[in-house]
Amino acid sequence: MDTAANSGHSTGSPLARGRHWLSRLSLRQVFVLVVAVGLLVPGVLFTLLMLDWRRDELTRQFRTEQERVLETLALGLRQPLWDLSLNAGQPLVDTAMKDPRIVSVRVDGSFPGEPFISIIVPERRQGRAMQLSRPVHFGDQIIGKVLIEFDDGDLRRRLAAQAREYVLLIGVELVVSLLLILLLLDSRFLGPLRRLIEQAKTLTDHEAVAAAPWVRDDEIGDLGRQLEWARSELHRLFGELNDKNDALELDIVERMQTEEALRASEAKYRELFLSNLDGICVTDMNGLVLDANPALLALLDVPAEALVGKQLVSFVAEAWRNYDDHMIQHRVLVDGHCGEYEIELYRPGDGLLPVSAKGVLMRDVDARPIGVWRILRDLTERKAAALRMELAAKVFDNTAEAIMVIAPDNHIASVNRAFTEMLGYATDEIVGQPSSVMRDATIDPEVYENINRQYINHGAWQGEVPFRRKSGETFTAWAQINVVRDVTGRIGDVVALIRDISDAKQAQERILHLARFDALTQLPNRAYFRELAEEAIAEAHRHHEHRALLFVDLDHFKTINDSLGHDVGDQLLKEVAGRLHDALRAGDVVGRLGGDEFVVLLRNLDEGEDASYVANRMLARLAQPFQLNEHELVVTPSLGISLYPVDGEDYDTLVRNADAAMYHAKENGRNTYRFYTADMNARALEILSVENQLRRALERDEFVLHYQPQVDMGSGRIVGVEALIRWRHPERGLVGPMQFIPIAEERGLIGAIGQWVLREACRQNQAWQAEGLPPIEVAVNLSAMQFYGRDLAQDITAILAETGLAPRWLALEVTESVIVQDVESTIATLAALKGMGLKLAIDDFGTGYSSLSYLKRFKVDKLKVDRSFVMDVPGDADDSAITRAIVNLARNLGLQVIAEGVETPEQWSFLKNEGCDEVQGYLISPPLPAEDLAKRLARGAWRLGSI
Ligand SMILES: Nc1nc2c(ncn2[C@@H]2O[C@H](COP(=O)(O)O[C@H]3[C@@H](O)[C@H](n4cnc5c(=O)[nH]c(N)nc54)O[C@@H]3COP(=O)(O)O)[C@@H](O)[C@H]2O)c(=O)[nH]1
Repeated sequence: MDTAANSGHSTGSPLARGRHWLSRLSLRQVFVLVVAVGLLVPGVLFTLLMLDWRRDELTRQFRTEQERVLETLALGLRQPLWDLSLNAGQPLVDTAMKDPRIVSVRVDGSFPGEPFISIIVPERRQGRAMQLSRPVHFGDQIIGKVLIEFDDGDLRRRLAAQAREYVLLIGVELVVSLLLILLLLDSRFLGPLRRLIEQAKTLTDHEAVAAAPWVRDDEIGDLGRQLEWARSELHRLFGELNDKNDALELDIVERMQTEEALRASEAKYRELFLSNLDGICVTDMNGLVLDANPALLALLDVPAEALVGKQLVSFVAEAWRNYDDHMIQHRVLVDGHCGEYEIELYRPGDGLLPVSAKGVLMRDVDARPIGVWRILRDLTERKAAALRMELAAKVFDNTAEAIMVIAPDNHIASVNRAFTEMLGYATDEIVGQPSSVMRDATIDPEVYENINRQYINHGAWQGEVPFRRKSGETFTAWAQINVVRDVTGRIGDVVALIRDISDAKQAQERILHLARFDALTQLPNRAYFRELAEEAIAEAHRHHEHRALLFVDLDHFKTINDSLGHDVGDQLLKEVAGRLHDALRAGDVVGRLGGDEFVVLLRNLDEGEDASYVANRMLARLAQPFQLNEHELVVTPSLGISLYPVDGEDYDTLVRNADAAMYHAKENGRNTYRFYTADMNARALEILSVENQLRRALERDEFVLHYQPQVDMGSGRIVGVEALIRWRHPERGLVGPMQFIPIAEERGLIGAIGQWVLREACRQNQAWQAEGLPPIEVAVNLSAMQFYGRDLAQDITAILAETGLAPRWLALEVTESVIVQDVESTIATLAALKGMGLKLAIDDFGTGYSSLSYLKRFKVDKLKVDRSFVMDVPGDADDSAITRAIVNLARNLGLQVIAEGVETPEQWSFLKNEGCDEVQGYLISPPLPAEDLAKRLARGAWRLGSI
């Protein structure tokens, strides 16, 4: 708009533009402009008039001076011109030329031709030139003429200087006048005007203070006073207005707050109505439903239109309608409300719904009844909960587990029947008692306090608790304790489920015992012994002590087990376990690894060698015969000893090394002990390797029998041979029986090998006979395992039948140590074998177990004097005496006697003299392969003459 207006003005007439320009000037600018114009116009006019006057005056003065110069020359030149004296005229003219306004002077005579004098200075022409001339009279005669050319440049300059002076004068006057006028204007008019403006501005300013009073009596002073009056009036009015405004604002705010509170309250109640979990409806005084909340619609499972506008009574079950009506009519309408009462609502399509009902009378502002609030709460869940509570109470009372509720003050709040039965208290005896009443007084109270801390800190705890019954009897219970907290997390009751686990504990202990102890011997089993041993090793490690681990294996136990049955074997193991245990000091432990293997851990050894005392004690204890039912058994052990820490620092190493040492003991004749040495493991590995190879040797037919002749000392005839096994090892060549028979015995392989030997010996003997060689006995060595193992008689019968050898050509050699293992059983076996017609010999006779008392009962044919006695006869008196005694014994018992290991003629002679029947030894022949032996046989009688 302004822009348009401005542009309109700028494009209007100059007058309009001027007016507009003027309208935009301030009052001061207008005053300045008016005063300036008012002073300038007369000043300019005055200056122009003055200049005009001065020009006329100066021009006039210039003409006068021209006339005078011209006159002066015309007069001065009369004579010279008359005289034509240039010298006289020239100075006059030169003098005139000194006036700078004269450009030229020309003096003409009355004679023709050249001027009498002519002087011209052209450069003096700067303005307008004026030429004046005058005739020169000499008397009345004109004798010449003077012509002067004047320049008005000087006149003009003087006029211009005069004009500048006027302009300057007027300018100064104008400025001074303006300043004076402005000063006056400002002090008398503009200043007060500004004050009036400032005063006017304060009219609407409520905070403004009263202006200084106007002292002048002119119009401005009046205006100022009027303005001050108006200001104070306005101020007063504004004050009143503000007060009213404030009051109004307060009123509006209060009203808005009230309205807001009303709206919030209404929304709240509406929200309460809508979100209430209870069903709520509003009915008029006739029971017509005016409004219903979603909970009620959900309760009845109907849409709003099915309920609103309908009689609420139509949803009340028939049976409850009168009652409901009674409550509304006689309670709600009379008292204004009623307490909760139960009715049943009809739920379309879904039967009846138990609800609690409540009614509140609604009134209008004049307290006139206008309707009834109905509040209906679903009781389905509450009834179910009540049912559950009832059930829980029954469970609580009838459950087999004892339950105790402890109140926060640590007193027993309630117990169930099982509890009273378990603890022996009647309910009223125990309820109210402190929970500590059931503590076992022998238990450190800290145990119970710790349990209390556990369940309080963690909310629950379960575990074993020692309790005391009313009778004083203590028992172990399994308690599951749970802390019940209220919603704030505060500890409420503590519920404890208590189960008497005394029986289970005993069972557990039994199970633990079974898990730890060998059922047969009641010694720690392999696993538990390891535990104990590892503890003992750790303890030794801590205290820098020694320990010894003994590996005990019974010699030939398998034989006993197989021959006499497992019952006897079991009894023997029990007895052995007892004896081993008795041989130990307190703190030492013996365990059973399995079978006939026992391990012993010795503590508190001053030095490793101390273990040998225990080993010897064990050997001595076990050396005593065992009387098991009708059997008297002799069992020897082989013991291996490893020492902590020198032979191993952990249990497995110690056991492995003791085992290796035990094998070494077996290899060294059994019934002894060996300390572990580093090379034993290599030996153990070798044994393992031999065992594996032995298993394959039978399949690969790697065994062979050599036969050593047995010569009758009287005739020199070979009357028999001893079959001695060799192993044609694919790598080691021919391996002697001592290299593998003990291992075969130990590892249970001797049965199969022995069978093979028996069969092969019988077959070969039968073959020799079939070749027509003189018939001889073949003697076969029997191991204990063969002797006590399977039915030996039956096996031999089968072999004899198979090979066709007559029983009388087969002799069996059994060592003393074998037959004394179980005397009764041996007697029976020997009798059976004897009955078959076989020959029987006791090998190695005299080496230790000579049970002379039983010898008569043994049905043997021959005693074989051990090589250890023979080798030193006749030189050694003792051996000679023993040999002699054995020969005599045999003779007295009616038995034959054969001496083995005869290597020298002296031995031969001694034995011959003593009456020995037969001999066997390198003197006659080493064991020979079957074909070599056949050749010997073929050669007939032994040539004794050379001996
Ligand atoms: N259960 C089985 N045991 C067997 C069987 N074959 C052999 N053996 C037993 O092995 C032991 C060693 O036998 P071997 O190395 O064959 O030694 C026998 C003879 O070679 C040796 N002998 C014989 N005469 C002499 C002699 O003059 N000097 C001397 N230094 N040694 C000699 O004696 C061994 C025979 O002894 P024995 O049996 O006591 O008569 C040996 O104990 C065999 O019993 C087998 O098949 N089953």
